[in-house]
Amino acid sequence: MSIYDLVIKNGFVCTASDFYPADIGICEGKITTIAGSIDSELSKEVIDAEGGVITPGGVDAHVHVEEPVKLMGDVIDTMSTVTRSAVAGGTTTVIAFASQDANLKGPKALSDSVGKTIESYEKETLYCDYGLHLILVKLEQETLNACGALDEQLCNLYKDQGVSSVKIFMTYPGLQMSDYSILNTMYATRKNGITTMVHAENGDIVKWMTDSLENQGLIEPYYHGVSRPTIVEGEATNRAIALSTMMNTPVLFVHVSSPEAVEAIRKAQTKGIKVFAETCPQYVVLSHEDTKCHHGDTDRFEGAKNICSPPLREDQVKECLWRAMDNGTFTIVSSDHCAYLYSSEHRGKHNAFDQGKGGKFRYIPNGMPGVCTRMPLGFDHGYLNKNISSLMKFVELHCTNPAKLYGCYPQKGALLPGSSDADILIWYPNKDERGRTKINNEMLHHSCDYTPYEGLEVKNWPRYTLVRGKIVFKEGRLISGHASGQYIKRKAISDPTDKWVNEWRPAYNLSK
Ligand SMILES: NC(=O)NCCC(=O)O
Ligand SMILES: [Zn+2]
Repeated sequence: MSIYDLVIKNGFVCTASDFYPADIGICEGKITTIAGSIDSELSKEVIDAEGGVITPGGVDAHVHVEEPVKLMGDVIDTMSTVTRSAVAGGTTTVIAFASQDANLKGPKALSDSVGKTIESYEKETLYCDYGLHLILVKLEQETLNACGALDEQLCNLYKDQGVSSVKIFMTYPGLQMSDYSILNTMYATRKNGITTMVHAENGDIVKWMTDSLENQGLIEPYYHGVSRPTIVEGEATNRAIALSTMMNTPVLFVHVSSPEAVEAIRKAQTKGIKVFAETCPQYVVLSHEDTKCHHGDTDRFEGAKNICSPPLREDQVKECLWRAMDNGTFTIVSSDHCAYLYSSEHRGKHNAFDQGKGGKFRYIPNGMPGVCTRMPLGFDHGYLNKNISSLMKFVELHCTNPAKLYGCYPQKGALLPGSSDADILIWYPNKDERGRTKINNEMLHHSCDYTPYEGLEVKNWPRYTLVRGKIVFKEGRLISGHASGQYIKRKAISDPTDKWVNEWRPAYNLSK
């Protein structure tokens, strides 16, 4: 008699806290047993892990797909292609973004914005589960009353759609929030226990630097990075920490790449302030040199492929970021997958040439693909190259912490019998030549026409990816018939707070 649908045998189970040899039993999409040995006879199907490591599936908490409100151009991936690419690289949950539809008004405006997005994704073939953050584009009014409206909108958003995080921007024309609006947002998020994700760059400095560089004729992709020195991120991070400290509400800094920002975050965390931080593989694997044109004079725009904000940094910065990953300053590693076509003359990165824009760096859509490469790069450049001190730390940063931070643990990001979905990766055995992989764009299964990591070799790659007990990727091949991704509602990680005077007594706050 079978009591399991699937048993994985002969592997080494690695979670955020443990590493040990064990078999895993799966039934109806859940992990039901982890034991020293499970009898194969008890299962309909058996996978032999051959001594390979078994980890939870990756949770990528920062992914952009085509959105009704465009950030800077047409992001090329749909939820279908982004989840397809995710599982091909070992990620089994993505948290993407739904944009606020600024035309909708009233208490259900945000909930309805997200509801419409989910409805459209339900029609697509999804390879793994997904959640949504909300991008807050514009508060209805820049007045104190605006936070009253936002409070109710967020309350409905969480109740109806299980969205427990919103993202705001301190830069980008049209999205940059004033400090007043940030306070309004944080006042509303704290009341609902919602986490505020902050893109921290000082948009005014960026504008001043961009205007000045343009005046000198310095318009090529490389100067995008010059327009955003690390202090740009440091200043905004310090300011947002001050605002969130005052509001006593959790804040998460997305795609952190600057030593000044790392220092501010570390200092705040040491004081016990609820500050979390994310970095991304591109900031530790690539560098600002990759934004120069690759092929000499034949294509002076090619560096545009690697334009993102914050920008890629100098080599010395990478050391600081690896250390912050390993010492706990960074809570999570996400991809910030945001893919624009390169070779199309009129779309994607070449939008920068539309309507006489002349290819100036200020018009290059920001972002690069990375959802498929995040896990293998973390395993190889992080763990195997000893930049991350243990495999457990790799799991914590790439799987468990993102699930905890965004309220979907232990369903996701863990291997807990009775609680966790059977979202599982089986890696090739250590030093097995079959795992050695030279990255090329075709194997990534996204819609983008390039990868920043073309030709880069990694020493391991997920051999099997399972989503809720079904194999969706095996030894380099997708198994599309098993694609059945679903929307997941998430929980808030902090309690709603609505205290007044005591929270804001400066002497009390400063002495902390
Ligand atoms: N990071 C980036 O350059 N593009 C994606 C949008 C964002 O997260 O800011
Ligand atoms: Zn951002």
